[in-house]
Amino acid sequence: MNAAFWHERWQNQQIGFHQQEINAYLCEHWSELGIVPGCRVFVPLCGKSLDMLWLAQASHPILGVELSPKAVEDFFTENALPYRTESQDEFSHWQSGSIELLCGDFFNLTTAHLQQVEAVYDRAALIALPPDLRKKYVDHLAKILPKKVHLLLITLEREPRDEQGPPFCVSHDEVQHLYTHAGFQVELKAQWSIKTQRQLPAVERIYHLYRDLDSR
Ligand SMILES: C[S@@+](CC[C@H](N)C(=O)[O-])C[C@H]1O[C@@H](n2cnc3c(N)ncnc32)[C@H](O)[C@@H]1O
Repeated sequence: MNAAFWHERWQNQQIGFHQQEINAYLCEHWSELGIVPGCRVFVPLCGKSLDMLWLAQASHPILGVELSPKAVEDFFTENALPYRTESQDEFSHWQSGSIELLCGDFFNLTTAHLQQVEAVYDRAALIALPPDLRKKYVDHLAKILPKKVHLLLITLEREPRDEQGPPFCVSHDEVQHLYTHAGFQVELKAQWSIKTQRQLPAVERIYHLYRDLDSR
C-alpha cells in the first residue's frame, strides 16, 4: 500500500471510506475520555474527514496529516473554509483558524510536529494499513507523541476474518499487542456487530488508549 495507491484513489474519487456525516462513535464516546476543550487533537491519515470539524467545534485545535493534496484541498474548499498554505520541511502546511493539516507522509512526522498534542482520533487510519505497516505505524506514533496522551481508536473486523483491504481486519488481540507493547493501556469501550458496505458481517470496536509515562 504505497503512496501511489492512495493518490490514485483520491484522483479517481474511489473514497468509499469517506463519511458524509460525523462518526456516531466519536459523538458518543469522545466525552468519556476526559479530554477537555482546548486540548490539541492529532488526526492521523485524516483524509477530508468531517469529524475534524466536529472536534474543532468542540474547541479542540486540530492537527491532521494526510498524504493526498487533493484530499487536503477538498477538505477546505468543500467546507468553505478560507485557508493559507506554505511549504514546511517535507510537508505542505494548510491552515484555517484552529485547523492545521500537514500534507505529506505520516512516517516523516517528528516529535516537533506533535508538540502540545494531548489526544489522537484514529478512524480508518490503523485499519487502512496492511499488517507489516500497522506495527510500524503504532511504533512511530508512540515515538512521536507526547508522553501523556489519550487515543480514541475505531477498528473493524469482518467475520469470517480475511486479509483483504483496505480496510483491513484488525483483531482485539492485535490492538492489545501493538499498543501494550508501545506503552499504552488499552480499554475496549464498546463493540458492535454491523454490516459492511458489501453487506458482510463485521464487528466495529471502540477503544480508549491511554499512556502517562511520567506517572510510572
Ligand atoms: C481509509 S482513508 C481514511 C481517511 C480518514 N481517516 C477518514 O476517516 O475518512 C486513509 C487515508 O490515509 C491516507 N494515507 C495513507 N497512507 C498515508 C501516510 N503514510 N501518510 C499520510 N496519509 C496517508 C490516504 O491518502 C487516505 O486518505
